[in-house]
Amino acid sequence: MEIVNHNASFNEDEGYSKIERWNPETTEKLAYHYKEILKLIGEDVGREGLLQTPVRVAKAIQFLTHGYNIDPHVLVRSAKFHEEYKQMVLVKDIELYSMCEHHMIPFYGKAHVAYIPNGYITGLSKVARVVDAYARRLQVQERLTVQIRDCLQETLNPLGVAVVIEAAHMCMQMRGIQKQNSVTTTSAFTGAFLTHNETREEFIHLIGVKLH
Ligand SMILES: Nc1nc2c(ncn2[C@@H]2O[C@H](COP(=O)(O)OP(=O)(O)OP(=O)(O)O)[C@@H](O)[C@H]2O)c(=O)[nH]1
Ligand SMILES: [Zn+2]
Repeated sequence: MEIVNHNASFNEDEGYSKIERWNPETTEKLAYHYKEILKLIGEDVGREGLLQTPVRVAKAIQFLTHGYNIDPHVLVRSAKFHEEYKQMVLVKDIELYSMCEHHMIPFYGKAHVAYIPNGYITGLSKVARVVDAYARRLQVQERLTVQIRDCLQETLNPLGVAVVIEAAHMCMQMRGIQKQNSVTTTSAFTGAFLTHNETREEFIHLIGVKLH
């Protein structure tokens, strides 16, 4: 079959391209293994509907984990601007899709990210791109939360960063304990969000999440 490669060499500066990203060699190797998996679960890999499935899944998994090819620090620094604004900047309800590293099953929800600039701001879309860059990897929600916080703290050196993630884990919904309505909330703070209760309360009030 013909494999069209939209973006064979991943470029960190363009790491946030919307194009579905996969490379031909990896696709071929993954497809081989997915075909074996289909056989192991008892499927007929020769039937019409499944003929292209190993290749499709191989491409899909590369998209779902393309965050490994993005350096979020580079992303933020690519749109870092000097600005004297010193109030909270909040980007809330950033939808996220990730996969738990234990079962490789999706978890999905929302991230709320705030920071208080200290001479520098970043492009608002970069905040959402940082969330995506870390979410599109095998993750646990706790590490995802802390990585987003640390990236913004390290690149912008703001007076504080706050991250809250609310997510539903399909490994708890579809299998295992099968709790369809459970939502997990995680949070991570630095600077003024840790030292000033009022600042943290303002953030929590603005995002409308119950943390306590
Ligand atoms: N802390 C944390 N745990 C997670 C996350 N995603 C999945 N898990 C949990 O990872 C744990 C793995 O536990 P194991 O006992 O090794 O796996 P398991 O036998 O499949 O567990 P069950 O899901 O309880 O059936 C489970 O309790 C999952 O609910 C996450 O983002 N953070
Ligand atoms: Zn899981």
